[in-house]
Amino acid sequence: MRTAMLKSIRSSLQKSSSTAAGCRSYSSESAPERKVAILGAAGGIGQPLSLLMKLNPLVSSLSLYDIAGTPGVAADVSHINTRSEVVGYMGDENLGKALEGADLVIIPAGVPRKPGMTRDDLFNINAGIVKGLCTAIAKYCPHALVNMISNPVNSTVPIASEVFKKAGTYDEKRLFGVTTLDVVRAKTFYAGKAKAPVAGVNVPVVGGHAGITILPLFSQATPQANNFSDEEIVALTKRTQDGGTEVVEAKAGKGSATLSMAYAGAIFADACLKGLNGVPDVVECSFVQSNVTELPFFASKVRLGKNGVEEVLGLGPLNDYEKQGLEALLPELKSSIEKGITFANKS
Ligand SMILES: NC(=O)c1ccc[n+]([C@@H]2O[C@H](COP(=O)([O-])OP(=O)(O)OC[C@H]3O[C@@H](n4cnc5c(N)ncnc54)[C@H](O)[C@@H]3O)[C@@H](O)[C@H]2O)c1
Ligand SMILES: O=C(O)C[C@H](O)C(=O)O
Repeated sequence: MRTAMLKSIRSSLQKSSSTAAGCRSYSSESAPERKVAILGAAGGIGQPLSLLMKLNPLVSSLSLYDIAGTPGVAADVSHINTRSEVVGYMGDENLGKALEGADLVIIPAGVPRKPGMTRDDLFNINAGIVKGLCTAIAKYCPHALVNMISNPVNSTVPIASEVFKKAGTYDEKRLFGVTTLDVVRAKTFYAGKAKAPVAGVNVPVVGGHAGITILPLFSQATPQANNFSDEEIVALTKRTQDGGTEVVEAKAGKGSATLSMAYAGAIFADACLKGLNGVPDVVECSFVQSNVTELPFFASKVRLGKNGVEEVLGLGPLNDYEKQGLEALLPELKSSIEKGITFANKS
């Protein structure tokens, strides 16, 4: 039973790594060597994300870093009989070794919300953590793709960009705010309401990753459910925007989304690895440097390739409700971006 389950998980990951239109598919042996580092690997997201990345056949080396607890997580995950070699690193003095040679760095390090808090309330602690980790990335693996999970994403991505600029290593194609969980939620809630099989549902989510800055574009959802009333679309939008808070409240002080986030983080990391490996037509939503609006960073669909971002795709046609949502989110997103930039440059 255990073997059958493992086989099925591995085969679905293997299938998902060769899904893009008629593209090349790799066996774990022929896929290029790829080192993935997870910073914050012993945390609520870090642990299940480490598990999911250990199951990914595109990873040859998995580097697990945290300020505490990584030896146990690494020992545990390393016993799984999949392709990657796993090494755990603990403490600042080992961060360089954890990062050296990394193709992809995933950052879920930092504190999560408690009920009553906004993501911005995490800024004071997480901004410093992210700044320190990005300084090390600039030094030890300046060409790695960076997947930023730590909140507030609307500010931590600009912080990372400024740190990299100061170090002279910034490449806008390589820095991503992970907003995949918003897409995962929008798909789940939409499919549930439409009574459509969720596997075939797609919903772009644009903007940022906090409250009203999360803007799901249900007018572009596929398959299109024509029978939703305006009220139902408003409710679906609000549930997607408040999805994080729904989990924070249900966990009642014990943190925020970890399992669904690990899933979303693994999906996005897998897409980045496929892009690096030259798989065509890999498109995911992400918060990246952008010209789509007047703001310097914005989440939209992004085509991934061998250098990271290959193309930032436009918003497509928006209906009036979505246009209003876009206008409403810009001031908040602008101020979160500026807060990150100011922080990174003042200290
Ligand atoms: N982008 C998203 O969609 C999304 C979704 C969920 C959570 N998050 C965010 O992810 C972050 C982590 O959430 P969590 O639930 O895993 O929290 P957690 O407290 O369970 O884990 C965080 C881990 O980070 C580690 N850490 C702290 N400082 C570090 C440093 N300097 N270097 C390396 N590791 C360090 C901690 O030791 C801990 O193991 C939070 O900021 C949370 O808000 C983002
Ligand atoms: O809501 C949070 O604080 C965590 C995360 O950003 C989420 O969307 O679940």
